[in-house]
Amino acid sequence: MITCDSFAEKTLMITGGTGSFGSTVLAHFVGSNIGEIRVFSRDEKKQDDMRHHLQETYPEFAPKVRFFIGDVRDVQSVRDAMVGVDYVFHAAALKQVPSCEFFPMEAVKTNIVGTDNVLHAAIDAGVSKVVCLSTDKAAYPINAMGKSKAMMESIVYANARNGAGRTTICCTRYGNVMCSRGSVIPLFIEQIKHGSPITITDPNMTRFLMNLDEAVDLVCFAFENGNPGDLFVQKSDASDIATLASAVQRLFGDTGVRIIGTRHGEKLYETLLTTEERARSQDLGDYFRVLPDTRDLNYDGFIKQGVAQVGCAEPYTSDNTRRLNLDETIEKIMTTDYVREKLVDQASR
Ligand SMILES: O=c1ccn([C@@H]2O[C@H](COP(=O)(O)OP(=O)(O)O[C@H]3O[C@H](CO)[C@@H](O)[C@H](O)[C@H]3O)[C@@H](O)[C@H]2O)c(=O)[nH]1
Repeated sequence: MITCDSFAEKTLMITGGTGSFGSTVLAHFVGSNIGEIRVFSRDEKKQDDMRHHLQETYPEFAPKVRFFIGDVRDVQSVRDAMVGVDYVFHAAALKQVPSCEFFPMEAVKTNIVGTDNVLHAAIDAGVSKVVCLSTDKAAYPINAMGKSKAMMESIVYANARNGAGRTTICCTRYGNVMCSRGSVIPLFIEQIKHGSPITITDPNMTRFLMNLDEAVDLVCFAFENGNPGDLFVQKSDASDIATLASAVQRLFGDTGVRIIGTRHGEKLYETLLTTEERARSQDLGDYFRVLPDTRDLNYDGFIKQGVAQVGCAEPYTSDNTRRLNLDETIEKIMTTDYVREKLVDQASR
């Protein structure tokens, strides 16, 4: 449960609120003294499911949650939902790498234009804080999803300047959220359940591994500590795919492995902080804060004074962070409700 007093009697809007992140945020706020949570999303079926789940599971909390059908692409629907909102967690995004690769304009519309819509609406409605969710794929992007998220981050920083003084806008960037919809661990478990070999792209590929609670903690940390234009990253461990696959097999059974090769737009490793960002970051223990570039468009003074050294730091990547071994990877994936529930299901079959 979130105990942060800043939420007392306030209204929080979550864009893309029916996804895994939104559901976890709701669970964190159950029993808190938040005033209202607005779940803003496109899919009425997912909203209906979430509404029923809330009514069954948390009947006392359910009346605090209101559902708004809309689309971040449609600025009027965002504006209508934003009236009276104090804080926004902007999670709505197209985030699957292959689908964005095949339909890049859809990523432009949701991730880039949609973010601009949300931020303008928030500034105009006098929202006091907005935390935007980005991904490691936005750092040195090579695929359409990452490129659209990199542009999203630029839009965040531009709007952070515009909103400064009234609306604090900051950003978080995180790695792979284990067991999020469409991701590899649920896929491996499903393949094992059907007796099929699990499909591995490249055994040496590495990914930062986070669970949903860590993702929510990062956003809450940014909420508590963010100044306009800050970027927050959580220090995370990584696994290579061979170890991740062995961990899932150790828990669910070994049906063999099939190597399928790298998919469209995939990287061997991901970057949470580029060289340039790390050079202007603060180490806050469990987190890094990357400070915004506060210069304006008049570079004269800067050029006369000389340029700060930016190329000397190492980037922070899934290749150079702490690498989990097999037992640690098993322990890590066991922190997810999804894996624990699937193990119970398997045991009862
Ligand atoms: O059949 C498969 C599918 C994936 N992988 C590998 O598993 C890792 C993770 O894959 P996946 O769970 O699909 O995640 P990514 O492609 O890294 O990116 C996902 O994770 C990001 C961070 O959570 C999200 O932003 C993106 O939605 C989502 O595509 C990658 O190295 C893949 O190459 C396999 O080995 N076999």
